[in-house]
Amino acid sequence: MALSSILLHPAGAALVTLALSLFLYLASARRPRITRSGQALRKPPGTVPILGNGLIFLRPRHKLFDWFSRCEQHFGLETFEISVPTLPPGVVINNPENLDYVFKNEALFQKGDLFRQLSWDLFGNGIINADGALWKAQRKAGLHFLSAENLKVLNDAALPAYLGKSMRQIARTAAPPGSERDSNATVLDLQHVFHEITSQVMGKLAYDMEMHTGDEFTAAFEHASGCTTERFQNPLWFITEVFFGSKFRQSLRTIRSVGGNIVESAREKRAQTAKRDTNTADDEADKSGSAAHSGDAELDGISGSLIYSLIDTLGEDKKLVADAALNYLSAGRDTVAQALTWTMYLLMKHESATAQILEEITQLRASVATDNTRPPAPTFQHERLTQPDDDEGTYHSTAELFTPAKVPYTMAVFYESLRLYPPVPFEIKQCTAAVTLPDGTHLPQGTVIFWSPWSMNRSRAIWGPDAETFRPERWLFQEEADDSENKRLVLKTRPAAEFPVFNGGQRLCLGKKMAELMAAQIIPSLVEKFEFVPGFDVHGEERISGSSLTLPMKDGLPCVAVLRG
Ligand code: HEM
Repeated sequence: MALSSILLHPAGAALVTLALSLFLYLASARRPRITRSGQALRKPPGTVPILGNGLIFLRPRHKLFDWFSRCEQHFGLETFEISVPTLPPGVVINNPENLDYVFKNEALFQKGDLFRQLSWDLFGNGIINADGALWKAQRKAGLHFLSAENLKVLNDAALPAYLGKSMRQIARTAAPPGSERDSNATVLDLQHVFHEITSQVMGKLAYDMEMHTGDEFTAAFEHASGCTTERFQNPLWFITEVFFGSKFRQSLRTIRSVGGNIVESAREKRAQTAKRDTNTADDEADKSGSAAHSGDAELDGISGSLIYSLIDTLGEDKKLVADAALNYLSAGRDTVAQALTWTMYLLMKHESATAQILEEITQLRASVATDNTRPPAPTFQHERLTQPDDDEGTYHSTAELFTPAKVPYTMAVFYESLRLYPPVPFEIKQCTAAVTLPDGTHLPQGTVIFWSPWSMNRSRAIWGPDAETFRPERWLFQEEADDSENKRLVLKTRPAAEFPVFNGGQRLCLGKKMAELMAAQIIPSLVEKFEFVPGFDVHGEERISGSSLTLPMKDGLPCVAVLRG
């Protein structure tokens, strides 16, 4: 009988899994053990002999997160051991002291062979997968791409342009005030809207190319990301993919081909620019085409800066440059779109928070209007929103107005959403040498360390008894202003090891600032202009995440946009 027919039969598949697990179990019996005070670590309730926690890992992803949370409730901050057939021995850490130690000892805790092996087909040698010199080089190129000057152009030109475009599209189908229950009202998917904005921003700034959420490449990338995640959950992935992985393989081919094209096209544009520059040495800013107005010129001036920087740093290896470039899509485009989606979801569930954002905007606009030293910021106009794409000026005012420091309440909402729905919900590192954690847990070389921002962010031991409640105020405090008459709201920061949403240590997320700028501009702009009426039962079951390395909302975020009166 062919192996495929054995695996397709449930009893056959179970038998093969059992045989493989038994083999691995016996092979692992002689390995050095994970201990604390000379004793084996506790294991989660429901751990079974040989298969360990393997069956739990086969559950849908959102159920796996819940399981991590339940384990955290059971063990508190105690480090515990988990085992999954085919994976090296592993521990789960929830204690911020341990995580701080991991963040501060990059050389001891690396991505490692396990992570690299499972995500190799998607990430190759890109920054998410790389350790050592290759990682350092890509980080340097990324720092250049995310420089203060580039972020200013992102804030002042790119975001107003792409957000403006999306807002006009929403406005065209938005219902007039009071008509949201009309059965003809157009239902839109806000996740799609955010993904479109971040695709365009990243496409232009990072790669100097048009990128849209509905294109073939994006669909391929999403599929491949889902399949890569499943590898982390399914110990038999290398067998099942032989039979069921044809779409995955096709997606990877599409991704590689687009990656190659990005590099090729960047090289060609550079060559053309160099030629043009020698002919007309006077126009340094006009690198990739004509610019109609100053915002466009600024944008054109930095577009493609990631890919150019990667080519400069990594040299001629086209595959390596393409891998490095595409890692930024998962890191930068998807995370931000998802974070904004969960934020709007929580705002739909908590109307009082939406009202407070509106109040913050009103006060901000009033303070600008009474400040005689500066011209009043123009307000949005409905007529402009519903006109065709003439984005000149309409949104530029918000770029200056809606910055993280000026909208602390909005940022608190964003941070509270990141806490409850971290876009990277699950992390893995592997020990390069035997090591003892601050809580005394001894880990042999090769041990896998798991931590789940999802469960740590919901830990009562870290966040108090209301850890599972949406409460943006936990992020705010009143700071005395210079004249001591006024107090202003300021956002609290938390140590990375307590709030590991952006990772920490030397591998702290490079795009944190970019994400914050985007949130500070996008959330108030949308909330000020539209009311979003949920196209789902807000009091019903919680929305869940789809299968991915990050945290997309399954089936998107359906809603009806209503113009505010
Ligand atoms: C809300 C949005 C974001 C969140 C929650 C987030 C979170 C994270 C996390 C958890 C990591 C560590 C992942 C790992 O262990 O491999 C990471 C790494 C990284 N992020 Fe972000 N990120 C966000 C936005 C961005 C943006 C906008 C960019 C850039 C365009 C970006 C670029 C990167 C890069 C390059 C790394 C790898 C850093 C390194 O390994 O040295 N991220 N991010």
